[in-house]
Amino acid sequence: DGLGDTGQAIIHADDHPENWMSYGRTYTEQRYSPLEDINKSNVGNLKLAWYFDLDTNRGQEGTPLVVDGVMYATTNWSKMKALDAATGKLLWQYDPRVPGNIADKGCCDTVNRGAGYWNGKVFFGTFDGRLVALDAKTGKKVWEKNTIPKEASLGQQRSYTVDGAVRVVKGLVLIGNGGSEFGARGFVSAYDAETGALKWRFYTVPNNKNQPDHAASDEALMKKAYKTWSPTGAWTQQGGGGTVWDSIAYDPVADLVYLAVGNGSPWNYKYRSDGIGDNLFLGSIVAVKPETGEYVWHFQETPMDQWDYTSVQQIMTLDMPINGETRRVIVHAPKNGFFYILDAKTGEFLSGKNYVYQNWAQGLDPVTGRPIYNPDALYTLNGKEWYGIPGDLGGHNFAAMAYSPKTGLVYIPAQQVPFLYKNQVGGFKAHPDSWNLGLDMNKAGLPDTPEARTAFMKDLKGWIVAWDPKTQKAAWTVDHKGPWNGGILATGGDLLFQGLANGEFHAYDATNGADLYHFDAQSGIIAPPITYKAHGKQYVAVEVGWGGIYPFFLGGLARTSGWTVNHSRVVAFSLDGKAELPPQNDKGFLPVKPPAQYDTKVTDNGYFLFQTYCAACHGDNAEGAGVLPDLRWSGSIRHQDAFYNVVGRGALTAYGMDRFDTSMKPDEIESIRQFIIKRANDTYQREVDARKNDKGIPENATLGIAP
Ligand SMILES: O=C(O)c1cc(C(=O)O)c2c(n1)C(=O)C(=O)c1cc(C(=O)O)[nH]c1-2
Ligand SMILES: [Ca+2]
Repeated sequence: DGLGDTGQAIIHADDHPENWMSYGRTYTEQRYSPLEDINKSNVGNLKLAWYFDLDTNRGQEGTPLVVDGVMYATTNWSKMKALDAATGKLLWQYDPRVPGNIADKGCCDTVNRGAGYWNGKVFFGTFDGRLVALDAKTGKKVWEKNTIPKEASLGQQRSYTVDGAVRVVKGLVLIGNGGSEFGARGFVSAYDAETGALKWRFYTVPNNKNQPDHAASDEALMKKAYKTWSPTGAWTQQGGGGTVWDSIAYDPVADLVYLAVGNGSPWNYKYRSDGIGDNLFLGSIVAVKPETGEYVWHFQETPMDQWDYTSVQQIMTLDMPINGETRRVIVHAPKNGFFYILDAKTGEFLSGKNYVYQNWAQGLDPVTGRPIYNPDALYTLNGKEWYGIPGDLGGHNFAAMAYSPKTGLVYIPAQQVPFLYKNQVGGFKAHPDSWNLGLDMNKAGLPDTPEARTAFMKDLKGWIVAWDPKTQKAAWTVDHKGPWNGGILATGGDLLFQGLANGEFHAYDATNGADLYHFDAQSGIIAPPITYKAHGKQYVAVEVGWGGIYPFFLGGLARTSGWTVNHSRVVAFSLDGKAELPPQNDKGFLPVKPPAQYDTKVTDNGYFLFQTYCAACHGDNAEGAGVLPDLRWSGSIRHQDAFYNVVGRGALTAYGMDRFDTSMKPDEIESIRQFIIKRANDTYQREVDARKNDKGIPENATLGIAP
């Protein structure tokens, strides 16, 4: 059937449960392992077996693979580490040398979600758009391809980055990309695993002139998709979006590949498409044939997207009884907050129900599954502000969900992070080198008043929902301190494992959510755990490392689960582990008294420019969240020249800080410095007071929240 030895091994993973050979373990992406040596009765004795410190203290989102006792972990900055899965000893490593100045060409930290394995080779994408194939034994490069063709980037106009995990199906390596916040036209490419030859490419949104791209998508785009877009909207310049930056899945039963398609570019539907049409294939699952990329069916979850409601979240397949017969279904929990059940072969909508609180739709049409919009939510059409729940980070983001066939429950790392949507004033205007959403960036952040902060913090939530797809209801939930927790692993030992934003790694009872174990991993965890065996012993492992878009963009507000200082590493647990983490400095970036003077005439413009160019990485309103340096306490804000050398001339490009002299004039960059000095003065005493406790670590309660 063309699946090859590795494909068969991935499908029949239960025959060799010591391995974890594909992103979601099997093609079903259920993240369920039958291993049960570690189980409900003994998990309380779990111990750290080993740890491996990473050389990138930024967000770690990778799912490591384990094949024949070797762990292949990708890390931030697209690096690959091959470790002895029993000891954590480094066997080899590969650094593709991604240039530092492109960190700001992607929206959400220079993360990487994982590798693919096929026939003795490992494959992974790099943030600058390459696909690399390495010999799994030696780490030597076999081939490398640039996955972003010239015509897709239109010179500098569009921005593509790759951080998703690759999947390998029938000897083809599948890879997508990100960039819809900047201007991108999404596509997925399939490369021959042996030779690196491009086999097919599928664009997810139309060609702006409705011309053929000589790609697998031509017919579907020209016949079905183009007519769902206005021919004159801003998408014709900004690409339209639809990036497939996270999930691509294959179902061997339906023999289809599913592409999980993202949000529109620009976000603003009125500007993007003149407020006309559903804009296919945004916010959709598109099914294609694995060998050719030929279109088979699509299901659109969010027509007229204007909320960054990507449907890129993990696509899972399973067998489920429906009206007395067993059906092969896709279950999906995209950002928009609804849990969808679709027929895996035909895409038929079977049912949908919201798995989190949401305020943008009155529900789904029971026959078509189309959302019934709350008219107030259509802010680009009605011109009003909209406080959306879910917001742009979704009811569920990249943190993978899991399914246990023993309990029949889907475990979703759910969250609530509202977002205030408002149209860009005066029509769509693109800023080079920044997010281009068609939104008012003065409103994309939060005013620093106790009332606003308190109200918003109350709305920030994170939890596990154990979702019963048979009843489309939550069976139970486990509340966390805040959003942005890690993905979930389910095991035959009736356990769930999850790392949390507060740096704790937990084991829960898969039947009722009882908390059975936790370990202090010292830094926030956003990655999903895996389990495997080495020399006959079961291990559970996870990448530790705080980052991704939540702390980058929300800054100080992202301290919802408490203070975390990033120390990135891979940690592995066993029942007889004997390792111990070294003590770490938990204090992080300490407040330093800022210069007393600043020019109040330019700080408003400085705020606008900061929110436009800087906030996405350095935090809303110039407050850091423990990943990148907190600019308020930075030495470089003390002198105009020093600041310009970094921001204008690129003194720190090697560390991921691009130069901005092509997008801003020197006096604009100086107004940003004045604004940061103002913010440092406004918040200095508050931050000092927050540390007046035994540990000297900031407490939530004193971070500008009303008493
Ligand atoms: O539209 C896109 O192209 C795109 C790309 C990415 C990405 O590549 O990581 C994210 C998003 N969107 C996004 O909307 C989002 O919430 C998000 C979170 C993260 C992350 O890794 O923390 N990436 C992305
Ligand atoms: Ca997006």
